[in-house]
Amino acid sequence: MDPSTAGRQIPVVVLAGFLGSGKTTLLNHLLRRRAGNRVAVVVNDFGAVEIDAMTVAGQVGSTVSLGNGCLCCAVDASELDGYLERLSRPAARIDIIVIEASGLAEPQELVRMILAGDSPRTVYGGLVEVVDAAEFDATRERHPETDRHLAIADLVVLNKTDRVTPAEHERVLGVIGELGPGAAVVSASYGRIDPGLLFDPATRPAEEEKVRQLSFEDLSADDEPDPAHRADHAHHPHAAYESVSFDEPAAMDPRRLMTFLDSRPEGLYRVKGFVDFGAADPDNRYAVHAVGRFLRFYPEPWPRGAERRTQLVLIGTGIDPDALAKELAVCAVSGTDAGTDPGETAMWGVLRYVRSEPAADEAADPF
Ligand SMILES: Nc1nc2c(ncn2[C@@H]2O[C@H](COP(=O)(O)OP(=O)(O)OP(=O)(O)O)[C@@H](O)[C@H]2O)c(=O)[nH]1
Repeated sequence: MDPSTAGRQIPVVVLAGFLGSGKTTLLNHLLRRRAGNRVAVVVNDFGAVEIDAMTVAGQVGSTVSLGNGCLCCAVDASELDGYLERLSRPAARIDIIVIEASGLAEPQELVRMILAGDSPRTVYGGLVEVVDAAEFDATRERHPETDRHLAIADLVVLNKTDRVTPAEHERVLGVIGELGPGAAVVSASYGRIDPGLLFDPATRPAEEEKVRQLSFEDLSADDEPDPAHRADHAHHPHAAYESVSFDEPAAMDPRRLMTFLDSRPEGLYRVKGFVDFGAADPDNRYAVHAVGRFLRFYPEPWPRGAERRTQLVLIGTGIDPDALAKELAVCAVSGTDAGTDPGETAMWGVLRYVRSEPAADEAADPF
């Protein structure tokens, strides 16, 4: 099951956070731990390696610098679309695109551009806001807009926790929880979050990875702090997130599932998988992709011979896995309502989240 390939859309993650909070450090960590995924990184920073986007898209873990200044100011929606379009061409075989927003960029502007973008091959992958735990109060004071950024983030990475006492760590976590009550929050030092929060392990055969060009990832492979520090941290539960796997042979009631999704709990960062709506739409299965408050369904005809069931994975922080599994179980069509006609309006709530334009099959697209 892989909902990022269901609908064949590449998640575009916006990585934001104030100057020096640790965005590049986190990015380098993700590139080292990318589990075989092909990660395209768009940075908008002075001093980054300028590589022609056409070349980049043929590489693995590459960087496109947008050059001078702030991405959201310098690039209008159509230009960003152009970059995403090139990076998401099938020939580039990229699994995830990360846009590292300049420390001064307004992240919601970037998110708006991605959501407004018309590429059928990409999908919004969430706003990750990196926060410096040690500079938290000072940053809020200097940049009051921090509060607004935290309020719209889908995932907050509280970084540099090695620089604060446990009590201070708790206090900052409390403030973040108040400012952005819907977001999942993970604590980290040196940006070491579990990449599983952002993307799934690649299913591509390891063979392909052997033949590739030197990438940004290779260049950045040595910037980890010293091994003693690393070993020390290997025992720390930096990536405290929880996941719930839900596997249900009975069809899901569309109205009940929408009620669950519309009121999904705080801290639930991702939902992915396939849904069987049974008699409400017997022809299609629905790939579902949710990140933060963003939700989308991708109906596609049931593959021949596929077993009809609902399989979902939910990922978040501060969630109650057992309670979520129970709430989902209640969404299944049970003995009493099985066999009753769901009615023609049953799918309306789901269809609100179906993209209208079909994703073109461009597998033969010459790059
Ligand atoms: N002590 C400590 N230092 C960190 C941590 N994460 C990053 N740093 C250091 O903080 C500095 C800034 O980190 P970057 O990753 O460059 O921060 P950035 O957000 O990309 O900065 P800009 O590109 O200026 O926006 C570097 O010297 C990092 O080594 C951490 O968790 N703990």
